[in-house]
Amino acid sequence: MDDPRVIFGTALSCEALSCRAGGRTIIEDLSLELAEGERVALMGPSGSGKTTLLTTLAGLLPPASGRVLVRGVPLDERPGLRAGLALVFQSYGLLSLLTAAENIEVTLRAAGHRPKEAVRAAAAALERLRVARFADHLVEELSGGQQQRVAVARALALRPQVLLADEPTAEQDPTHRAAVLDELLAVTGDGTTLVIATHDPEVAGRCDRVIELRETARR
Ligand SMILES: Nc1ncnc2c1ncn2[C@@H]1O[C@H](COP(=O)(O)OP(=O)(O)OP(=O)(O)O)[C@@H](O)[C@H]1O
Repeated sequence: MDDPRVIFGTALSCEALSCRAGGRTIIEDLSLELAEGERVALMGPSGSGKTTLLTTLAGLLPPASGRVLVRGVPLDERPGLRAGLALVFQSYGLLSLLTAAENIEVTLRAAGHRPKEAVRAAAAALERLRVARFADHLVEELSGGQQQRVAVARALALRPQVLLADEPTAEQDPTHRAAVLDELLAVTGDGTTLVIATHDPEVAGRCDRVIELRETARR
């Protein structure tokens, strides 16, 4: 008989991670294991280091000490592993003079997608995030909430193994907040690991686990 258990391996982990910014230690000696398909809420007061941690886990900010591992392989030894990680930036990180669709298409092209496939995937992602009607609008013409949904759509279109999202519902009205959250949570069904930094207890309530960062005495 088949074993009915589903075994989830570790998708992303960090060991004895410390992060510094502005000459101060923000994260100190943090070890974590995030399983495939797991939904994790990252909480903590403003300034506790959520953005710093997500940026480090995404491989965009080198740790002061310790290391980040993708499926057990240190990221600093194989930087190509970053391709499996996507980050939704708190400030969106969109190119304001490109259209919503172009923002996603250029990201997908840079990740190696063929042009037609990039166009198709960008349109599908914008549809899922309810911003399809703004596909041909310049990002600078969109509201903050619309821009945030384009940023989420871009990350989803990459179909990453690990999706790190920094307060991805902060600018959304209740209807769109639910839609964004549903789309983010849905990716875990395919084994994608989801980490959401949030101040919203309802968002955290839909995750499997909450990791709480505390402000510690800083050097
Ligand atoms: N580039 C930087 N230079 C100086 N200080 C920084 C820098 N980046 C972050 N910090 C500081 O690090 C601390 C953690 O910031 P971070 O943005 O990671 O917190 P956060 O938990 O995401 O906050 P919020 O909930 O307000 O988004 C803050 O005190 C912040 O001022």
